[in-house]
Amino acid sequence: MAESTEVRKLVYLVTGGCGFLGEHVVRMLLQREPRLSELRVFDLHLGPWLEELKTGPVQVTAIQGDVTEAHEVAAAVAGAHVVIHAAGLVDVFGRASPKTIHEVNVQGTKNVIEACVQTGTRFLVYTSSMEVVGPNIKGHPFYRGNEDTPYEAVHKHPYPCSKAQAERLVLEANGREVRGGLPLVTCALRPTGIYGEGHQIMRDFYHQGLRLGGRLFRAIPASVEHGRVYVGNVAWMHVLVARELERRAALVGGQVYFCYDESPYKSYEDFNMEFLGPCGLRLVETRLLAPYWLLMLLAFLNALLQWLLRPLLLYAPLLNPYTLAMANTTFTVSTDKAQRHFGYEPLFSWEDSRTRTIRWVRAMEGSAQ
Ligand SMILES: NC(=O)c1ccc[n+]([C@@H]2O[C@H](COP(=O)([O-])OP(=O)(O)OC[C@H]3O[C@@H](n4cnc5c(N)ncnc54)[C@H](O)[C@@H]3O)[C@@H](O)[C@H]2O)c1
Ligand SMILES: CC(C)CCC[C@@H](C)[C@H]1CC[C@H]2[C@@H]3[C@H](O)C=C4C[C@@H](O)CC[C@]4(C)[C@H]3CC[C@]12C
Repeated sequence: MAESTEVRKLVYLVTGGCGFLGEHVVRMLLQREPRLSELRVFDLHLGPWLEELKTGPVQVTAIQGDVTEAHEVAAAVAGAHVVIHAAGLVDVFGRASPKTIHEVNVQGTKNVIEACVQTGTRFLVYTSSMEVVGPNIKGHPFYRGNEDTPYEAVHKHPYPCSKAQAERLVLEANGREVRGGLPLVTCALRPTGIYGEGHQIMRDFYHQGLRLGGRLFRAIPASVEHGRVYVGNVAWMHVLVARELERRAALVGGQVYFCYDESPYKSYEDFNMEFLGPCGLRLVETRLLAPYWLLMLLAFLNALLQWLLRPLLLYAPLLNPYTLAMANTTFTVSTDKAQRHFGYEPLFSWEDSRTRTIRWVRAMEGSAQ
């Protein structure tokens, strides 16, 4: 818990605070931000776990609200010193319409920026995504690149398009005058694929493996590297950069940072097996059974079925042409920008991150062990 010697005077707002990443940010702030007096957790759907946080020294205020509603956002932001904007519609499976994705991710972010300007909140951290950069639609590899690596960022899919637009809005807002006359200081963090306790897609793969008799079938060549980062370290980066936005405004304001830690470079599936393997699943090599052209065909078939069935039901499997392209394109980062700019070091080693994630998978109902 936070040291009690520091004066508690800061009010933080976390949008999307009940999501996978948001919950970790909320818990991390309570543990590691000693100057916190009030923590506002804003989300469309509030989690029951918030109740247990209300007994500590920090006032935890749960706000059920929608980022697309400007007045709700303004009311939540008023009086906050720092906003961590992690709310977003994370959808690469075609569950939501492009319009809804745009409304939540772009209009929602505009609302957050305008609320900061109108109410006088000076510090804004935006949870962006690696997808603002890539993989691009041409499938170009991004091999251990950093924030300055040239890459042709071309987006078509609604989700990366929305994240790219929202990130640009946040960065352009850096320096805008907020109520009271002081400048707004903003930055954006770009996680790669986040994993850890609460990761829904890991849960889906685990249950799929159980249904298939403890097996998962390799679909992607092991040579394709996919960047992953532990949720606790992503949360820690948010807490640290939020703290440093005031002290190092000139350096950090208007900047983007990839989120990174010591997680190894591996293919998406091999990486998942780091956790699912010790929980009783095995990855079966199927290069002969499932060549890439077949996967592509299945992915397009899924997309066609989704379109045909849309009037009747929502068909949104994990495999579609976009997710296949993502999984099949090398995208990994290698950078120390966050360390140089605001002293970030991962809080959790790879061993810790792995152990914590395995413990969480094991605790899931119906463990294969
Ligand atoms: N999961 C990843 O691998 C990953 C990687 C890079 C970036 N991100 C970004 O991190 C952020 C959090 O992602 P996550 O994985 O925790 O997703 P998540 O879906 O678990 O969390 C998002 C939260 O936002 C809330 N939300 C959605 N629409 C809202 C609205 N209209 N108003 C208020 N709240 C709303 C949801 O209820 C949810 O609690 C997102 O902005 C996402 O783009 C995620
Ligand atoms: C070919 C199939 C068998 C495997 C499909 C895997 C697929 C569902 C995975 C692969 C890569 C994953 C994305 C990646 O980790 C990064 C992000 C960025 C983030 O902003 C949102 C989540 C997302 C898109 C992951 C979603 C699941 C993906 C596509």
